[in-house]
Amino acid sequence: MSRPDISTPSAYGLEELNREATIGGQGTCVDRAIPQIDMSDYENRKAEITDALWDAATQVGFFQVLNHGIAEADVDAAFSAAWNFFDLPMAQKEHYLRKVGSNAGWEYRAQVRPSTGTPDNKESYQITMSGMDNIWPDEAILPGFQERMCRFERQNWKLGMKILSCFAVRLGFDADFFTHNHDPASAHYQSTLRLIHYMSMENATDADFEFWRAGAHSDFDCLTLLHQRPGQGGLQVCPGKDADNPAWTDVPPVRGAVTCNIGDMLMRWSDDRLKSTLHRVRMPRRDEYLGPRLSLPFFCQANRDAIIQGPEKKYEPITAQAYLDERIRANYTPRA
Ligand SMILES: O=C(O)CCC(=O)C(=O)O
Ligand SMILES: [Fe+2]
Repeated sequence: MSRPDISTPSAYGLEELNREATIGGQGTCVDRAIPQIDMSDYENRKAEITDALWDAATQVGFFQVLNHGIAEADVDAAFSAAWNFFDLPMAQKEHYLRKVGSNAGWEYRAQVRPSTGTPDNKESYQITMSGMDNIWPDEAILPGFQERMCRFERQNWKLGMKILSCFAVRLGFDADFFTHNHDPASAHYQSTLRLIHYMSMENATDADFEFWRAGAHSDFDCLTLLHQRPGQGGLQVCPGKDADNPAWTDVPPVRGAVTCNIGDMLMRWSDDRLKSTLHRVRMPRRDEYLGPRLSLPFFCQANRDAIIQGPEKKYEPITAQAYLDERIRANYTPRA
């Protein structure tokens, strides 16, 4: 893999991308506590949950939720269906290729992060309900896959909307403000469930270990819900408030926990009160588990026609479509 010149970070139109272009190095590592928030009895405990979420999101920008309502059996089933997909022959997966400019379909080592200028060592399949024509594997190829993924997508959406409702109230919006702006019944719906397979490093060369499974970035969305497998670590985060001088913290997968982070869309929408989190997936060390790593993030991305502007109007209004298009372009067009 060659490294394109990434010495011109100011080339991007969005401030978020210019920041991202400067954080591709190894940096330093530091232990930090990861806030854990109990979501049980949500309706009755909403005020208490809101306080905990607000503290975590304004001070750190990432946290784990427990008792979140998605059954472990459904998480396990989604991981095993994801593996069945990645196990298909390459020629079969090519039928489901991501179309240019779209956030749906399969890509293989195609995502080049502005921070690193090199492709992430992964393949992924993105499920964005409004863009799935002709890119679902059919029943004969992967029985039950579509149904399983639609169910998991909706479970994640529900959890995402519960968390976003807490933020909405604190920001001074109606409780269902973000639910309306992520309405799955709309043709403009663009939230995305992503299945990711980071390749096994068992037979890799020393040079391969110099790259990233996922280069440092912040997410494009409002909120990300990330499912990980115990034993398949590598995620590292840097709290939003420390982004100018990144020091990275390992987030080991915890069974039953969903790791959440604030994305740049919500940072804008909150006039920067809620902090988006830089994160990355490092290569395993030689003495760690070297096999394949799967993860399942769900990205709460506001509907294309949503207008993103905070109560204090700190940023010019921008539609969620224009915002996402710019981020997708920056991630899939390698710079010369
Ligand atoms: O795989 C992971 O643990 C993180 C993935 C991620 O950050 C992303 O796809 O945006
Ligand atoms: Fe991410």
